[in-house]
Amino acid sequence: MRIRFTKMQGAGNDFVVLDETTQRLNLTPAHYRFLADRHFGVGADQILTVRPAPQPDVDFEYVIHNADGGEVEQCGNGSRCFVRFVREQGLTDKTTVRVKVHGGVITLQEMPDGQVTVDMGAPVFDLPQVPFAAAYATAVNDTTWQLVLSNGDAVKVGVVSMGNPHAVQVVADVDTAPVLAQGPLIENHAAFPKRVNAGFMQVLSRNALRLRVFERGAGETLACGTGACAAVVTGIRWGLLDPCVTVQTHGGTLTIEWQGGDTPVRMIGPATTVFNGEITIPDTL
Ligand SMILES: N[C@H](CCC[C@H](N)C(=O)O)C(=O)O
Repeated sequence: MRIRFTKMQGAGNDFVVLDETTQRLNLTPAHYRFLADRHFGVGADQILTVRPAPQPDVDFEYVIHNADGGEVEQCGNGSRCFVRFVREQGLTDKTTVRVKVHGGVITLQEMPDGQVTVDMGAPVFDLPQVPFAAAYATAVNDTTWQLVLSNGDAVKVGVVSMGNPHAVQVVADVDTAPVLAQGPLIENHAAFPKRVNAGFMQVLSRNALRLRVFERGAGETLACGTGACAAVVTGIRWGLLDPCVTVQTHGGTLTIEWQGGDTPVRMIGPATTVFNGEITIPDTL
């Protein structure tokens, strides 16, 4: 099967974007894994698919698959690339688009300076909706849980869904934090029946933090948009951060704003088209 794609990145989190607005490609998890493969395919953290609006109050549907081939509920950096893609491809001339994702509806706006603002919706702390199985953890207080990892480490995390699940901890220095050791152990911890994205944040001030994320289904990425939202929300709940925070990641800087409660989290950041291409997906995957 020969397919066309666009390679994009948002703060270094990289994507293969597919246009299914006129026809479905009917790809399988193996196909998504091939496209994400950095040696045999194109290479990406996630595969983003654009589909026609499934309901009258949105402009498009946005489908996300991780590099491991699994479909997921939300992708923050990908959403900024989504609006850049649909405008560059002439699929809309709107600068603000509403998009149906598995995790809900999000609103994306391309700004005159090229940055993209995303209304990510409100964070969800209701544990069954994350989902989080509290029986496999110990409550430290009403916003903090202790997880014991299979290597014996005990970590204190905030648990939140941005449409997708996140476990966030504070570390003294992200450069020396055990991201690659603890990341997969947290990702696959029994407390998270759908696995989880593991965030490691270093608080620099009440308005700035550094962040590394070991992503569910992708491993450590250069940036994670929903992870940045989860880290800021967690830091605000823990009394460490003010409502507007600059999040520094290895791949770039995001601005996250949250006024608390059921208010939406607002993310501002870059989106870049790297190249357009074609690739043949082997029939024998
Ligand atoms: N790995 C995530 C999906 C991609 C999220 C990330 N790339 C972002 O920018 O939010 C998950 O399994 O929930």
